[in-house]
Amino acid sequence: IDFKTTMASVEFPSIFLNASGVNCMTVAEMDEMINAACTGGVVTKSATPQQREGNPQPRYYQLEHGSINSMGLPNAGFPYYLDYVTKEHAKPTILSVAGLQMSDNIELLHKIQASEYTGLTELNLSCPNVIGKPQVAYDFEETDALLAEIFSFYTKPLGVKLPPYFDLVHFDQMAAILNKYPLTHINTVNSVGNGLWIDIDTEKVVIKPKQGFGGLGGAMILPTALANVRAFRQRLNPSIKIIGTGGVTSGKDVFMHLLCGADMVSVGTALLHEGVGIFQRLTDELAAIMAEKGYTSIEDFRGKVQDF
Ligand SMILES: CC(C)(C)CCc1c(C(=O)O)[nH]c(=O)[nH]c1=O
Repeated sequence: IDFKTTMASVEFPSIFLNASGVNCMTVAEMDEMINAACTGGVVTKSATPQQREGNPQPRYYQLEHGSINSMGLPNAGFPYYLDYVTKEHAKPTILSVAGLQMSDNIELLHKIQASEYTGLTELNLSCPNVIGKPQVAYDFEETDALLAEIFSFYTKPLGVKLPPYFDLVHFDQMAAILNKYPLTHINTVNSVGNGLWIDIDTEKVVIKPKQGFGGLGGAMILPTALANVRAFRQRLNPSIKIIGTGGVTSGKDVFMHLLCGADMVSVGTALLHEGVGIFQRLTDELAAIMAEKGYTSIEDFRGKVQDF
């Protein structure tokens, strides 16, 4: 079964990637992703201009059906990741960036534009906005203005990482904005924002930052992830590819993301729990499903989920 795919004329040897933030903080982790079986390449942790320690721990907690995190953008800093992706690797890289303020986003993309890097970049639109306003991706005017400024100078392959949306009108509004720009892809979904979990023995929340509020990942967000992949596939120009992220733990989940129209699939929570061996398992499980159904290529069913 041929799982390679092409995005922005970059050939990925497999459809599988890590979700930014997982298994991608250090050179060792990124090399491990690239060297693992059945991976398409690696997505870096979202890079900020300077190195960051991130939030106090515990900042990640495993739940029965997923995870909750408020990491606080710990990362080695933009130069570290730009240096890594600019080097030669056996598989493609996606450089993820996240400004802590709007000017950071512009500055980071100017630096990438001026650099030797020719691969894909992904702008994390869950980045913070001005105080008192929601994350950029939930501020449609701000998103439009930011993308307009970026594409006034940026000519390299660029995609955006999106949080989940929950209102069909928001899908319409966001897709209308994204369709205005020559994006290579969207990556949907980021964690489901501001969940909360409690340890009833101690009667305390389970993570220290933000009074226990954190982004949800893992199996419990799969229905939200599938809806976002399908909604954007239905609305976006075909030229904008989709990396489906969220809730993938098995070949069945991968199959559902692909039925909704995903071009590639990334794994976060389950990768953290299982390690990079998960990609061989997902490949084998997807291949078994395809064989059982008589599919010989992902093109036989990609985006072909049927209405009831
Ligand atoms: C949530 C932000 C800290 C603004 C961005 C980084 C990020 C984090 C994080 O570093 O806390 N966790 C996620 O699940 N998704 C993200 O995009």
